[in-house]
Amino acid sequence: MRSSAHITGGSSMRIATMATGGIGGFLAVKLSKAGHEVVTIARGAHLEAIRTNGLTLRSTDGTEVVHPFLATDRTDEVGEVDVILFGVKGDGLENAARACLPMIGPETVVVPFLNGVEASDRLTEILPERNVANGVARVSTTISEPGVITQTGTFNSFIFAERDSKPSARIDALRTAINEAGSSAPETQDIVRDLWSKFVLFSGLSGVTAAARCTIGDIRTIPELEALFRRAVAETTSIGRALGVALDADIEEKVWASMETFPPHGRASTAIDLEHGRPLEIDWVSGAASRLAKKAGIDAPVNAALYAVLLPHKNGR
Ligand SMILES: NC(=O)C1=CN([C@@H]2O[C@H](COP(=O)(O)OP(=O)(O)OC[C@H]3O[C@@H](n4cnc5c(N)ncnc54)[C@H](OP(=O)(O)O)[C@@H]3O)[C@@H](O)[C@H]2O)C=CC1
Ligand SMILES: CC(C)(CO)C(=O)C(=O)O
Repeated sequence: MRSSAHITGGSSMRIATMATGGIGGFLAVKLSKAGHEVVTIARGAHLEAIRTNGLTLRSTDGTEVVHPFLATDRTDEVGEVDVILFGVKGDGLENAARACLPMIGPETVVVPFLNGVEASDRLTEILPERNVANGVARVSTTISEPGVITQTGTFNSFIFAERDSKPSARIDALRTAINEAGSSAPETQDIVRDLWSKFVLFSGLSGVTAAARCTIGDIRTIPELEALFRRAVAETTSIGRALGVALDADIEEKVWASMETFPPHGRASTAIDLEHGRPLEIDWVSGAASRLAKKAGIDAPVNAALYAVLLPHKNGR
């Protein structure tokens, strides 16, 4: 096992997925297939299934199975890696970040893909700032059974950059790896704007589909739900602007237009988690919008109300 890491663009990289759920599992399959040395961090029945049967990705393109270089819950046996693809649910960030420490060398880059706008800052509370990047995922994937990741829809793009959005060799190398693996990692000039652009959409989508137990189709066709969604989106846009984020002038129209690109039966992961009695990421979405509104000195009553009605279900059943 290699113990030091050097990124050379276009060559094989040593990549860990912390952890190997919808996001990490999808990328682990793609990057393993492309010849990278992928270490999948997982636990419980999911880890056992990956060890026994490999990691499976089911999508509209068919089924792909890979046997990762190493599948483990022991990050202290991994050694240093070039990249950590960081995808856990919001409440698990701190524990998972601490578990990353033994895999981090001077040049390792940790790329978070959590929903919300605070993951990168939270990581810097635990990991050295020079090792932390920032990122946003546009994909729809889930662990459908232990060892199996299922992708719904065909869109998949992963936008990431250094925290200050400046170009770097390690980010370029990862972008090349993901693009060559058949996924998509477009360049960005402003990762904070990208994060907030998704957050503006997601605050409406997550809050409304979960609180109203409804689908995207319902938001598109029931005027009262459309109005609620648009008010959440408008509030989050104002919060971002008040905090200095350079959101596009027509972001609200773009967000509404993007609702057409989702299948009508679609819902945010928050609504699906609610239905299954799983913990909700609301502290990092509607809750974050309300919290950041206070910081920005503006009112966000719709996000606050969406957060409040979901709070009793926050810890799942
Ligand atoms: N999946 C998607 O399509 C998208 C997801 N996102 C965001 O990305 C983030 C990750 O989502 P997703 O990948 O779907 O989440 P998942 O719940 O599918 O995967 C997270 C995995 O991490 C495991 N895990 C958490 N902490 C640890 C740990 N310390 N050690 C080992 N394993 C650990 C969990 O295990 P266990 O179940 O045992 O807790 C679970 O298997 C979320 O913020 C989500 O909102 C954003 C865009 C799209
Ligand atoms: C809306 C979607 C699928 C977009 O990537 C998402 O992020 C989620 O539901 O968690």
